[in-house]
Amino acid sequence: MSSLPTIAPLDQPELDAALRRRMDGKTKPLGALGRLEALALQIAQVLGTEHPRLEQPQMVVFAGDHGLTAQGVSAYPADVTWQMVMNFLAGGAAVSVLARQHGLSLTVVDAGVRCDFAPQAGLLLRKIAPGTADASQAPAMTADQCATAVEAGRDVVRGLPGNALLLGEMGIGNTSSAALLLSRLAGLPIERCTGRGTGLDDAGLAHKVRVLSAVLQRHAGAVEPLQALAALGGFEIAMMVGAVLQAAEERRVIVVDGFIVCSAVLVAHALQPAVLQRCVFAHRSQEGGHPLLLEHLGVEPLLDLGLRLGEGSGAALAWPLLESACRILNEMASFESAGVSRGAEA
Ligand SMILES: Cc1cc2ncn([C@H]3O[C@H](COP(=O)(O)O)[C@@H](O)[C@H]3O)c2cc1C
Ligand SMILES: O=C(O)c1cccnc1
Repeated sequence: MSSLPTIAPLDQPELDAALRRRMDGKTKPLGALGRLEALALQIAQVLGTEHPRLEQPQMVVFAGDHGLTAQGVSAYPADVTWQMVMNFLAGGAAVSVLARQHGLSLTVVDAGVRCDFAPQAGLLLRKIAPGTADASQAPAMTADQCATAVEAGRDVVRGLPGNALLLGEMGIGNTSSAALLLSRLAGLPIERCTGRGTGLDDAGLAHKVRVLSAVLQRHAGAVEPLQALAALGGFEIAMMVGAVLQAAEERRVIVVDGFIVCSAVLVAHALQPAVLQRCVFAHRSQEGGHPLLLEHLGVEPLLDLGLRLGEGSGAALAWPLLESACRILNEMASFESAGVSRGAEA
């Protein structure tokens, strides 16, 4: 098993200064393109060029089942996980539609779904086990399984073309894992981290909080990021941790979807803080803990559309903003080239 990569902070002051000059020289009042300007600069910094071009964007949806669903933490049955994998592959899910619209190549990864899928185009079979153990009874994954999943996530990214990775997930019960990871790694009370997921009512939410509190107590000693990841689980989350680390090492732009993908970034960030510079946060999900998680990381997402779906849907919706940001930097005229007079502020 190879060790985890070390992600060095991006340190390229000359490029940063050149980019700022280029952006400020465009035919607009200073700063008038708001956060699109920061987005353009971030993409250029990740790709290490004044002329960033996003190439062959890859949407990768990691899917896994959760043993904790036996405790009634989701409003939907666990079978929905494999059924939705089929739906992704058939092109009928929200992320399938949005990926098609935006020209994103879509790959689904079986990280640990309770179903033996036939090999087919668009599906990577990387199952570690048919779902995690019930985390209320045992660690969701053994340390070995967890390390294998992280490595498999790295390997998935190694095999992808392009310079942009959009992450999505599918796994009934995985808002529970995300809430548990947030509570443990950010030190926040589980009540504040827990949301309704697929749509629990008040009684269902109260039950979920009770189950998750007990899980945290059972795994009180799992405080290190990888220990917490193994105990609290999600094969799809563990693979996304590996995917984030690998994409960061390769200097791909990483587009982060909602609460669950963000929980993988939380773990990757705890291991290698500089991954954050490579991450674009697509949207603020309606799911209970997501605003807290974004706040913990100190990041501001691009969109706030009241989504609570996952799959990578928010990442796909944010994608055209990244494309626009690059076009602004590459195609917009400067005051000099267009013969437009500068104002006093410049
Ligand atoms: C039909 C359907 C499609 C979905 N697509 C994503 N999710 C989302 O819901 C799940 C998490 O919520 P919880 O923790 O409450 O189970 C994940 O699979 C997530 O991607 C879906 C859920 C359903 C029901
Ligand atoms: O924000 C998410 O990723 C999310 C929210 C609810 C359900 N599934 C996913």
